[in-house]
Amino acid sequence: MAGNWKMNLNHLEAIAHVQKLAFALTDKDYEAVEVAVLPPFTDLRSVQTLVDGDKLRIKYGAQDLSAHESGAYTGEISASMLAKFNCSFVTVGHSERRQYHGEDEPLVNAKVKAALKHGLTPILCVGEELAVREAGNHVSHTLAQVEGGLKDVSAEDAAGLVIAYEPVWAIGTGKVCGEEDAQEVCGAIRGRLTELYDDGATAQQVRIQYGGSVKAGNVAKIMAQPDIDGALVGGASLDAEEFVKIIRFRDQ
Ligand SMILES: O=C[C@H](O)COP(=O)(O)O
Repeated sequence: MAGNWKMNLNHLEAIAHVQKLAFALTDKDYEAVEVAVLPPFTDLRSVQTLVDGDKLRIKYGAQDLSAHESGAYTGEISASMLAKFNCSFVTVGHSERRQYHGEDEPLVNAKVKAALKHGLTPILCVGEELAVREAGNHVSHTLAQVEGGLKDVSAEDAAGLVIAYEPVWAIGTGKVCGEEDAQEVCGAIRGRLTELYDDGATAQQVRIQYGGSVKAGNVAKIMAQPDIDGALVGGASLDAEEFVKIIRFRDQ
């Protein structure tokens, strides 16, 4: 269960928020579910200090990274910088990056490879806009994004990946994708991974998340789907109590 804070919570608010999560979560929670937060870059040092100092079992990561190693790329943050902060994860190709920052498949692919090179687990985000779904092309559109993002990524590297299926029309809109519709696409992603790596084991190891208006009230049905292994949670992850309920989806 990963909480993508997007551009919310400054570094002081981040500390308070992670403390609330840490206070609520128990060993039983961590044993059942891997929990991660994805704060803005400016919060990472604070989160790292808190996690290290209190030996918390919460993992953390970034929301984006540069495809470049280092150098004259003003405003960019490299994979090695994130690795130095002990980040575990980094989202790549989030629809908001694709939409507002013109990220295309080659760039997303380069970012996936940069993350892998530095030991970060990419959370590769894919998913269709409303018009694509209405035209009935949501599966092929999403699978093309998966293939583009994973171009020339080895089976060994792919096995450790997380892929987040996030239909764009369900993000931040309150319109959750029906669980069967989400399963249709997540199942197709698993199927395409099997074809790409010609090896059922890789496809089974990849963790597939659903994202888009996930809340405590709908997470259990989503998690009951066979090809959905977790959730990438935006707005609801900003409310610590709600995020804890999502993490405890089995109780909902
Ligand atoms: O990365 C998270 C997704 O964009 C979902 O956001 P949301 O839960 O606010 O709809």
